[in-house]
Formats: sequence, C-alpha cells, structure tokens
Amino acid sequence: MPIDADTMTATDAKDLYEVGDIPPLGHVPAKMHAWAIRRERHGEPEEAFQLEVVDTPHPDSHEVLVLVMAAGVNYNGVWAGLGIPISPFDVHKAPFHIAGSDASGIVWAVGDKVSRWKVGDEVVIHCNQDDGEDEECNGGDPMFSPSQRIWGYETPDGSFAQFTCVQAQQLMPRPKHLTWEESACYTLTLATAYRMLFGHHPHELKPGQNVLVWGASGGLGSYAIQLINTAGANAIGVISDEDKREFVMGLGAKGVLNRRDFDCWGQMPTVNTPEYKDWFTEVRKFGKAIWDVTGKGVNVDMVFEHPGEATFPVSTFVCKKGGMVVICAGTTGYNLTMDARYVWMHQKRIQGSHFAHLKQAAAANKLMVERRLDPCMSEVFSWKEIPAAHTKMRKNQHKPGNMACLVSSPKTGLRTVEDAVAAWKN
Ligand SMILES: C/C=C/C(=O)SCCNC(=O)CCNC(=O)[C@H](O)C(C)(C)COP(=O)(O)OP(=O)(O)OC[C@H]1O[C@@H](n2cnc3c(N)ncnc32)[C@H](O)[C@@H]1OP(=O)(O)O
Ligand SMILES: NC(=O)C1=CN([C@@H]2O[C@H](COP(=O)(O)OP(=O)(O)OC[C@H]3O[C@@H](n4cnc5c(N)ncnc54)[C@H](OP(=O)(O)O)[C@@H]3O)[C@@H](O)[C@H]2O)C=CC1
Repeated sequence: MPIDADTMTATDAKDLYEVGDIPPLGHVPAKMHAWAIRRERHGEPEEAFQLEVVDTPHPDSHEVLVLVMAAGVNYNGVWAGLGIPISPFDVHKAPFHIAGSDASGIVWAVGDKVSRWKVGDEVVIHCNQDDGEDEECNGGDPMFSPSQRIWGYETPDGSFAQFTCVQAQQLMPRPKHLTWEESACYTLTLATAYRMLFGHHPHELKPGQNVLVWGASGGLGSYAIQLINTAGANAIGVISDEDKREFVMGLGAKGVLNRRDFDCWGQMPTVNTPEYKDWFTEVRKFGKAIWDVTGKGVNVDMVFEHPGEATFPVSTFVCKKGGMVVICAGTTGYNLTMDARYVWMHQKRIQGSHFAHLKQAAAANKLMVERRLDPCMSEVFSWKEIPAAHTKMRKNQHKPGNMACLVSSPKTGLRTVEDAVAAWKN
C-alpha cells in the first residue's frame, strides 16, 4: 500500500495507480487511467468509451487538479460518444476526449494563483468554464461569454478519469452528509434546473405558480420538482410509466400525468387539416388533465421543456398568456414546431436556457448542503460499468433520478478519503 490510512503519509509513490488505490495526498502520478473517446470510434457508449492510460494533467495558475472520487452520468456523455449533434473533437481539437461533467473529489494540487482552495479540500465540480476576461464575465452573465464552454463536453478533460483539471471557480463545497457517489450525481442537472426556473427575469418562479415539468422522474425533472416545491409553487410532472408516479409525487409534485394516456406527440400537423383537428382534440384533453390539478381554466405559468420535438407544440399551447416555455434540450429532435398564433396572441415567451453560472450553481448547491433537496441518486455503477450506465440512459431504461459511477472511491457508502483508503486496504 502506498499510504498509511491513519497518518496519510506516503510509503511509496508510483507513476500509475490502480483505480481505487489512492496516492499519497498531493502526490500527482505521471499517468492515470481514463475512459477515452476517439473520433474514429464515435458510436454507442460501449464502442465509443475505451479504457486508456494517459498523462495526468497539470494545473495552470488558476486551475486545480482534483482526484475524482465519483463521477455523475449525464446525457452529454451519450452525445459526446455518438458525436451527435456535433463531435467534441471539432470543438476542442484534442486527440482524445474524456467525457464526464459531474464529479465529487479531493483537491490534489493547486495553481499558484488559486486562493480559495487548498490540497485536501473535498469538493463537487460544476461544469461551466469561461476565460473570465470579457464583459459578460464581469458584470454580465458568464453563460453569454464567447469563451463559455462545458467541461467534459466542449473540453477534453472530464471526470471519467482518476484526475481532472478544472478552473478554480468550478469548485464548490461538497455536502458532507452525502456519500462520494451521491455528491457526484447532482450538480449538472440541479444547476441547470435552477437557472431554468430562477434565471430568466421577469419570469423567475414565484410562490403559488404552476409549472409543467416534462420527464419529471429524470435528472433535470427530479430536481425541477423539488426546486418548485421548495419555492412554494406547484409542479405538475409528466411520466411515461406508472411505476414512476409515486416517486414524482414523493418529491412534492401536486399532480402527475402519464404521457402514454395521450396521443399528441411529435411535430404538429399543418394547421386547418383534419390531422390538425384530431391532434388538437388530443392536446386539449392533455390541457384539461392539467386543469384537473391547477383548477378549471388555469394554465401553467411555466413549462420546463427538454424533450423538444416530441413535446414542444403541446408546451407552447398549455402555457398561460404571458407565461414562459423554458427549454434546455431537444432530446427527441431539434425541429421544433408550434402554432405561432398561440405564441403571439397569448404573448408567450420561449426562452432558451443552458447550464448555469457559478452564482446559480452555488445557490443550488447550498440547498443541497442544507439538506433541503434529495440528490435522488438512482443507481451506482462501478468504474468498469461507466459505458453501460450511459447505454441505460440512451435507451431511457435508467431508474428515476440521477446515476453515479465510482472512480477512486473503492466501494459505495463512503464519506471521507480515510474511509476510501481503508476500504481499499481491506
Ligand atoms: C451542461 C450540459 C449541457 C448539455 O448536455 S447540452 C446537450 C449537448 N449539447 C448539444 O447538443 C449542443 C451541441 N452544439 C451544437 O449543435 C452547435 O454548437 C450549435 C448548433 C448550437 C451551433 O453550431 P456552431 O457551429 O457552433 O455555430 P456558430 O459557430 O455560431 O456558426 C456556424 C457558422 O455560421 C456563421 N454565422 C454565425 N452567425 C452568423 C450570422 N448571423 N450570419 C452569417 N453567418 C453566421 C459562423 O461564422 C460559422 O461559420 P464558419 O463555420 O464558417 O466558421
Ligand atoms: N443545456 C443544458 O444545460 C442541459 C441539457 N440537458 C439535456 O437535457 C436532456 C434531459 O437530460 P436528463 O434530465 O439528465 O435526462 P434523463 O434521461 O434523466 O431524463 C429525461 C426524461 O425525459 C423523458 N422523455 C424521454 N423521452 C421522451 C419523450 N419522447 N417525450 C417526453 N418525455 C420524454 C423521460 O421520462 P418519461 O419517459 O418518464 O417521460 C426521461 O426520464 C438531455 O438531452 C440532456 O442532454 C441536461 C442538462 C443540462
């Protein structure tokens, strides 16, 4: 063993460690294990993600090297593997891509300009990077910066590796009551949901308002329901399987609709055709099911959108006059359709939203630290199962909530680095 679990002192220092074997605190091995994607193997996760030994990155002056204890599974890992809609290699030009935009870990080395963090700090990582120099980063919104990029998607050095190098501003304190894997599963989807609900003035969610949440049992949806509940507003969640109803109600939803009970999904038919008439009858049936929760004639103040093509025409219809459809993805397709008459006559706002800046991510993280939110970790996978976890997500076969994978934490349920070292020893 290279480290004594009680004293945390080095007994030897190697250039490469097995995954789960934790180097002496602060010792940076020359090489590390990583799941790497290469351009020539773009495809399904099991094909795209392959194990490689690569150089351990070194932090620049404002950067931090983090020993990854656990990593979160997100849809952008699926997109990065597929190379759809873009290949990450066309963005960062690096020879290989390590996906993973969520992690919990331990600060292992710091650049010489970093003052807020020190070696040994336990952290979670948010995935927004920017160069910090332009006016959007200094008084504006860093998410509008031309340098804005997502770590582990638009950068080649994500969390499916023993170490990851990130900007110091990406670090946030880890909720100590959670295990390493619970801490790793939430930041990306939680912070995205936070900005969608509270980041678009003057449509910030207010107490008593009603929000329709698509994919309510999913990563984004499970936090949206909890944030809406925490804000004193009413969430109406959508599911596709009755097995998920209790989970969503348990998170605090006021009502749950099963999309399988309706038939109005996909691009909308041309207005004034018989197909439109049939579609519209079904859309109104869906709208009435919402009224059963909100009250007759009460349309929702906000629609929390991400399926995209399959649901967007319905989202734009059921939103109230002056309300907002806020959208962060098009999982089912990007060719969104809508009946424009309802958008202009009812003066609805269609708002794009993308991840979050540090202030929003930190506000969301504080709620987790204060135990106001449940991380809703659905399932934990081993290091070896990282591609399989992505395949589950791709097939929409994952359990409700958010998935995590162990990296340097050798087993589930651990909360400190000492526990992890001792578990490896045993
Ligand atoms: C936190 C987690 C998040 C997620 O998981 S999100 C899900 C995963 N992410 C995605 O799926 C998003 C993937 N990204 C994309 O698909 C692309 O990122 C975009 C389609 C959003 C944009 O593509 P791009 O190529 O970056 O767009 P351009 O650089 O803005 O423009 C392309 C070309 O069009 C020219 N152009 C831009 N604006 C104008 C204009 N107003 N008039 C004329 N030309 C314009 C440019 O210069 C450029 O040209 P030139 O290719 O030759 O360089
Ligand atoms: N721009 C950004 O910053 C971010 C974008 N994203 C994107 O958001 C999307 C969702 O992410 P995430 O919540 O983590 O994914 P999940 O897979 O965890 O959840 C998505 C949910 O969408 C629902 N869904 C699937 N197919 C359909 C359909 N045809 N119609 C309606 N609902 C459907 C499913 O629930 P059910 O089957 O029960 O309806 C599923 O649980 C992804 O595309 C991801 O890339 C995520 C985070 C940040």
